[in-house]
Amino acid sequence: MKFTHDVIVIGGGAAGLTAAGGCALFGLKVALIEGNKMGGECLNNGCVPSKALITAAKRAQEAREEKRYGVQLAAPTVHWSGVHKHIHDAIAHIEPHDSKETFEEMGCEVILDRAMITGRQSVEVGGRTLTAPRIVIATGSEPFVPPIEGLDSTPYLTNENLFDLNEQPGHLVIIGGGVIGMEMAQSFRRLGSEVTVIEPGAPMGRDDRESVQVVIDTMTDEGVRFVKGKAQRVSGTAGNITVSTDSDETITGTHLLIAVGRKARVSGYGLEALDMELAKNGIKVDDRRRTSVKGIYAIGDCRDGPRLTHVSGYEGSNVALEIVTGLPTKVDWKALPWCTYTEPEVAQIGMTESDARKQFGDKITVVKEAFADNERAIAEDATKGHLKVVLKGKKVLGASIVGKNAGELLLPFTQTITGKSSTFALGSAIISYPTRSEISKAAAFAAWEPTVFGSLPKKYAAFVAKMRRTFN
Ligand SMILES: Cc1cc2nc3c(=O)[nH]c(=O)nc-3n(C[C@H](O)[C@H](O)[C@H](O)COP(=O)(O)OP(=O)(O)OC[C@H]3O[C@@H](n4cnc5c(N)ncnc54)[C@H](O)[C@@H]3O)c2cc1C
Ligand SMILES: NC(=O)c1ccc[n+]([C@@H]2O[C@H](COP(=O)([O-])OP(=O)(O)OC[C@H]3O[C@@H](n4cnc5c(N)ncnc54)[C@H](O)[C@@H]3O)[C@@H](O)[C@H]2O)c1
Repeated sequence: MKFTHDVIVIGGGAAGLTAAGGCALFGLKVALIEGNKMGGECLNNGCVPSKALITAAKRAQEAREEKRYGVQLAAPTVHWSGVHKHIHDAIAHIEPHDSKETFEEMGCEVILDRAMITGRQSVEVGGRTLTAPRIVIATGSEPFVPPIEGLDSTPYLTNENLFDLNEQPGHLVIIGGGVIGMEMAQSFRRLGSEVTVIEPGAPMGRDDRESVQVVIDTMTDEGVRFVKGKAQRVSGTAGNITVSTDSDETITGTHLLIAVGRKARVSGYGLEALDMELAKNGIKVDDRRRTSVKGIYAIGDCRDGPRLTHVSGYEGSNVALEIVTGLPTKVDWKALPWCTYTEPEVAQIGMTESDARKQFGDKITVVKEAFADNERAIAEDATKGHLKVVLKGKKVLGASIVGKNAGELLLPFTQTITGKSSTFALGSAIISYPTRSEISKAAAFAAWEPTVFGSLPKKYAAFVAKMRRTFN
């Protein structure tokens, strides 16, 4: 069969861009198809706008704090139009990284239209039929909107329209205390909105409980209200919305944000006719990201599994490498990092303490170091939080960090979990003083302390000392 391309990639988000760019840079003939905006969720409705909003909120919070270090700032005045502009300036600034032109320069044929998969090796787009021996599906996900009574007749926001708001909510009610709920709750509160978060379980349920508690306490102190319960019924009109929970609470606010998770995009573009197997929330794939249909891969948010930009990028480059070389590449999640950009941040890599206990019981140990003992943190008066390292013997299974810039401190643990470094190497590394990253050295050293200062080294030191006294 004569193919029009070597690879067809559907979706121009983090996953599709990485896969398409990777294949094109190796000289393959690549068609990259995007039906909406290049850059996908992360650039347009996700990471970039949310982190830009968080930055504006941090500035307001800092100014709101009373005199610190003998320096008094003027109380903040928030202009929503300026916050909105900062969010959209950040998107515009990053847009060229993901643009049609950039990917054409890399060698992709970029087609801005909706794709329809019409066969194992064929895709219809813009009136053309493209064919290739490999197809990569990277169609992403969309906000899951739960079947809450009254929601279809009540105005609500999701991450798809939140960043386009022309006015600042007076009282933002958020259904869902997951990652989006928590990041947005703190930000809007800091910008001056009243905020209520409705969550039936533990906020940020995938993270270490002890670490998340530090954030919940901070947000509660800042005035975010947490309501335990499941949203059951909503009603109202723009500016006056009421939510009732199964815990008999009724909350009335001006705006409603739905943040209860994601739904993989798996319908309306031909998967049904291909009889492609689906999992609970997304396309079913194996470790190599192969779907049940020969020659077709699925990567990023559209398949069942973790949904993060760096995960999409990782899968995109793995699949590109597999297509380019013809050799298998498998995903490996044992050193998967993630971070929630609240203040303080909560960063996790590998196993949490509770995951590790479930798997290894009392064979694990946990070393905990507090930022209260870190001299940079003390000098900066930013001592909130801690680092927990979960170990089996001297091997790191995971690390949880809560504190200022926690996400920046994960890298050494990537190296130790993957075996490229060790707790011994980390514990004996030279680290600039004073830095917050000294905390990872302190934890690694603490793991070795009982061995280093144990009875055998002491006996050896005594022997050396005795020899010196005898023969000097
Ligand atoms: C508010 C929010 C904040 C987030 N913050 C972070 C963060 O800080 N860090 C982090 O790691 N992750 C974050 N995420 C998650 C991250 O945004 C996603 O995991 C990531 O963007 C997924 O990338 P993707 O390429 O798999 O999918 P997407 O980015 O969704 O891309 C899929 C693309 O496919 C296109 N498409 C779909 N169907 C078709 C079709 N038939 N034809 C043509 N094109 C099609 C879509 O238009 C879309 O552009 C956040 C998410 C949200 C919602
Ligand atoms: N910093 C980051 O990396 C970052 C930031 C934002 C989003 N994301 C990604 O975006 C995705 C979606 O985030 P999310 O916050 O929407 O989902 P989530 O899965 O993190 O949290 C959803 C929460 O909603 C709650 N919930 C479900 N039904 C409810 C109901 N009826 N009433 C009240 N609460 C209810 C759940 O208990 C859960 O805690 C995640 O996959 C995440 O990986 C990542």
